[in-house]
Amino acid sequence: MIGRLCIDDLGLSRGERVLFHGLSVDLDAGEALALTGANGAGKTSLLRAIAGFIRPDAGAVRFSEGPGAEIEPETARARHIHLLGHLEGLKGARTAREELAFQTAWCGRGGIDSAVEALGLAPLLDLETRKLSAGQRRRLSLARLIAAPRALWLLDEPLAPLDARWRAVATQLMQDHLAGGGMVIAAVHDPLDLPCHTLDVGAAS
Ligand SMILES: Nc1ncnc2c1ncn2[C@@H]1O[C@H](COP(=O)(O)OP(=O)(O)OP(=O)(O)O)[C@@H](O)[C@H]1O
Repeated sequence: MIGRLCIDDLGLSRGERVLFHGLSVDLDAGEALALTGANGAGKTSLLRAIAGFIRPDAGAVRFSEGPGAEIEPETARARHIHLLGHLEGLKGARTAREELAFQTAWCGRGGIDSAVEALGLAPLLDLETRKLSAGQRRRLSLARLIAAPRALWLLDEPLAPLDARWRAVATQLMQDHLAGGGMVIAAVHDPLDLPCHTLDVGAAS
């Protein structure tokens, strides 16, 4: 399990544009980090770089279980990270039930029932995901975090399409995850209602 994440002197470009350079931050088990910055600052790109989908120009992202116990980045990314992007990657023709079963099988064994209950998905399970509203889709995506536990949650605007009730539920799920020694990094435009560090991605440009 990842117990510490170190982002060390990271530089990232997209196309011709340098998004940021010299970005360093550490995160320990039980801690959350909110990524802030204007549209286009590079928050999504940073999440994708941590997840290993974008190669940085400079610097490194390192994962460890604790002091002196580094985890290979490939192992960390394959087994210990969830990336929840705002496009969500749901197959429109699958039902919510099929999608949840597919995603949890792909991530390893998990507890689908508790996820269905936590995100109020029971009435939606037999609907194709293309028929779900934006908020319902987001709840289905968040369910994967509960159904297949992983230490580091990388969340891109996780609360954006949710109403007040489900924002509170999702915030509580993040707090529970942190209390259990997990870590959360979330790109946000509105402050998270939980104790967290903040990194202004635009300030490193
Ligand atoms: N595949 C790509 N090729 C070239 N440029 C890209 C690519 N993906 C993103 N960009 C550019 O990188 C910059 C940062 O985008 P990113 O999505 O990381 O920003 P963001 O901070 O998450 O923005 P927002 O708040 O609007 O979601 C933008 O200018 C965007 O156009």
